[in-house]
Amino acid sequence: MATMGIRLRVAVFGLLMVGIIYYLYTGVISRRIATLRQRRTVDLRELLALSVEAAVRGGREVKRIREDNVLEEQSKGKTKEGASEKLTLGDMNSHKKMYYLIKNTFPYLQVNSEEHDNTREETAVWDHLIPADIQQIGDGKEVPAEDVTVWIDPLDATQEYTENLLKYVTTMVCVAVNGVPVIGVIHKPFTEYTAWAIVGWGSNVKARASYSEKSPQFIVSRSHAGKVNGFIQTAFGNNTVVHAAGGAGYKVLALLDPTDEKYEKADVYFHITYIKKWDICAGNAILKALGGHMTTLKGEEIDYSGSEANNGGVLASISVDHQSLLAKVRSAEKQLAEIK
Ligand SMILES: Nc1ncnc2c1ncn2[C@@H]1O[C@H](COP(=O)(O)O)[C@@H](OP(=O)(O)O)[C@H]1O
Ligand SMILES: [Mg+2]
Ligand SMILES: [Mg+2]
Ligand SMILES: [Mg+2]
Repeated sequence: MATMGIRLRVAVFGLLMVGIIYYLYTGVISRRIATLRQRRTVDLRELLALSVEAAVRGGREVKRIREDNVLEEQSKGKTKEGASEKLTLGDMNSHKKMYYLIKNTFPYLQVNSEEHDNTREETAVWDHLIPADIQQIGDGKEVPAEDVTVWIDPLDATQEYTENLLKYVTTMVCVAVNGVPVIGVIHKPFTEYTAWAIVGWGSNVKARASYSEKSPQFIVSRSHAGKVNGFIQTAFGNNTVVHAAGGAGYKVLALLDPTDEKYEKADVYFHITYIKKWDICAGNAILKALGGHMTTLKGEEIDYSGSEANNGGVLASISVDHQSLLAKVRSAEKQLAEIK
């Protein structure tokens, strides 16, 4: 009798435990499902403020490393054209500050940086303060986090950085929603100037008062030019003025009216070799916000989701007829193909 009583108590206790475990387990699972179902959103105005902060903090590292002269220059390999792809401590330190500031604030966002490092920078924390000029654009707007891709260039114009041509150096952040560039930030660490824009909402940089539609001046790469000069002469005439400058961010600023220093006053940014999306996304967003255009040389819009590659070249303009520029590029391509 006594053993029966003990067995019964053990059985009842066992059943009770199974019940408790089942209850807890289903609770946890259902909460997990509920969290997954709940679509996370991010506020674009907050993302703009965070992007500016990231670009500024990265820029401080870029400046400090240059001033302390501790570049620790290395090569990441070669571009398709055989130029050395340089990497310095400025690129890496800036990457850590920028990438982890964004990742620590919004861990679930897709952030694609040119550089990579696995040591998480825990101290990179954002205070969520929105600067007054960004507050002025009005209320925020939520978008689903899964639609967002952030592109970071922790140091654009690394080649020029190593040559001490510091006016070309920028840090950049771009936010694309469903592949469309929406927020662009280009920061100049050595003049402490920041240009930002958010498409359909506002910007702190303007277009110039005038552009030369008749005989546009071009700005092109000084270190990854390829055969760009010959191409421009075929397409736009032998007397076309072509400025060579470093940095994709810098070349977009040279189409606009930035207030920090003198620029080349170019009308068109033209690039024919391979380039990556972190180089061009911020400039694309800023131009788009100001009514300009950035396309491939075939006139396609660039999709800022998926892979980092842009193989189609870059044609960027503002207040100049972009379609007529494209028509001249097409005709030059035909002529050059016939010569070959
Ligand atoms: N052919 C190419 N292959 C790879 N990257 C290129 C490239 N042409 C330009 N870029 C990158 O685009 C940016 C602007 O180049 P440029 O000054 O020649 O116009 C630079 O970015 P980083 O300095 O961030 O690497 C450069 O490395
Ligand atoms: Mg690089
Ligand atoms: Mg770059
Ligand atoms: Mg870079």
